[in-house]
Amino acid sequence: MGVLIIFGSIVAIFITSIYVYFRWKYSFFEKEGVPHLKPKFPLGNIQGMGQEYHMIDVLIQMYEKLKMKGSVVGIYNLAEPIYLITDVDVVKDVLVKDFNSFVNRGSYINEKDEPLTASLLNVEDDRWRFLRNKLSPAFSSGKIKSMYFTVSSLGNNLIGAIEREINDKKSLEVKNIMIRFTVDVVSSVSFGMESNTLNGEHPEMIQHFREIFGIEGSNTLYFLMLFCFPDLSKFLKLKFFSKRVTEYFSNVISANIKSREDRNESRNDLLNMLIELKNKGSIEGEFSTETKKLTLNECLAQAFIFFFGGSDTSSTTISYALTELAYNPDIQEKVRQEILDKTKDTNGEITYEALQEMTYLGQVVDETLRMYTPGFAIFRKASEDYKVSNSNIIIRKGVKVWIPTLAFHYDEKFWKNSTKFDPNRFTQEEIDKRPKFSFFPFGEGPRNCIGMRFGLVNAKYGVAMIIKNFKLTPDARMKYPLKFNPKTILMEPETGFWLKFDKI
Ligand code: HEM
Repeated sequence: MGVLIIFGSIVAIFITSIYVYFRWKYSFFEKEGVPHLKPKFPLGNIQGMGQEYHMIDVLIQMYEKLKMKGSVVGIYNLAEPIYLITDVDVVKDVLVKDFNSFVNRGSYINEKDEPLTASLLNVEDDRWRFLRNKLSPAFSSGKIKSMYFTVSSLGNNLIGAIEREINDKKSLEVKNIMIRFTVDVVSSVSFGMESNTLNGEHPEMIQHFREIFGIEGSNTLYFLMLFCFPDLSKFLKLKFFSKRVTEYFSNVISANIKSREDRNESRNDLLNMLIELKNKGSIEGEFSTETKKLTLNECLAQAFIFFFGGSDTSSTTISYALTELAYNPDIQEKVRQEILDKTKDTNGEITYEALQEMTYLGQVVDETLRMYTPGFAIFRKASEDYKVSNSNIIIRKGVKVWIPTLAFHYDEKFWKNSTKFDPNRFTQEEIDKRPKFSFFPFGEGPRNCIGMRFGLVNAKYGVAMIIKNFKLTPDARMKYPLKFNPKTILMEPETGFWLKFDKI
């Protein structure tokens, strides 16, 4: 009996402490005088996220409810207060003008137990500056042009895989193919592995891809937990990636580094540049005079983040672009005509130069990135108290800031009829009418997406190759407008991407 009372009292004290802790946390914005949404224990303002609603839908709802109340407002992610930006001028201040107060994302990083987490995406302050300086030349226009050879060499595999895999009704789930296309591209340039998944080889690569991105099940809350309580997660030894994924990628990348070093082999790709940084401490075209070398673990983490950051984003963009083109036959035909026109003098080959000249295709990809932004929010953490301009609000040191990119991309203030797919929004004349920071699918400022140009090349090539070879229409399984599947952190429609392919 006595033991039961003691146990009951401990449980009661534990629950009361958690409740008091949340109450205290939930008073943050009230005390700071920041307009905010009233939180509910224990999820704060993210009820339904990952179950009923996708994180994107929740962010858009919050933005729409709060944007009239201030340029910086407050929300609670579980117990954590988060500043939400609702104004384009503050977006610019945080990402560009006052970048030095917001260098870090405050992400989960556990270099000791999970070396792959110590990537450019997660590292902080001087470590980030060092790595960003070292890696930026790897994404110069010249380097991307040489990597284009890998992208275009996979074009025939892409078309071949579609022809083989369409069913008797000529339909196909297109993301399944596009994942394999971008995995083949990115694994080749990032770790020198010819994974050839389009031809059915290395199925384990796709399995790992699906596991990393949690396509197999609900993972939003788990990621939010790591994101919200990085120190507690580290203490509890929670892992961002499973042991299987970590071992697989670490082994593949280190084996390829060793094999190139042993054979003194040099190639025009990202892995080659990482090897140079590991052995010489610098690469051609680098501005920095710092010659500190990268360790093997640092190389593994960067090669992995190029795969992690480059594969799903590009395949998602291509899949949504093709889906919108299937629903918009006139736009599809206009893109096809442009592709035929620009490849007239190259025997139908989509060269790097021809791709650069396809301006309407570029508009289609931009409009896709507006409506279906794979990086649908940008994350930063204040490194000092920061006074928001034209407001009394101080963003407090150590507190996170979320910029809900997709909410800006649907704001009727900048985009009339924002749910309509319309590439004409991206003619130079229309672009000039809008504030610059109303569209930022790759983030902005010194910490924007390092792979932006490479991602755009992949996406444009994938779309061009398919539209040149097939006429697309939506399959009966699709429902428009597309609704995001709440069970994954990725941006996937609930229906998948089922399209019909007619060979031209
Ligand atoms: C359509 C394709 C892509 C999209 C939409 C995209 C989007 C983004 C976004 C929104 C960010 C955060 C930017 C910020 O916080 O301001 C980011 C960061 C990053 N992306 Fe991409 N990305 C794409 C392709 C790629 C590719 C192809 C690579 C590499 C091969 C890549 C590697 C990275 C890395 C390493 C970062 C972290 C940069 C840093 O913290 O310095 N991304 N990306």
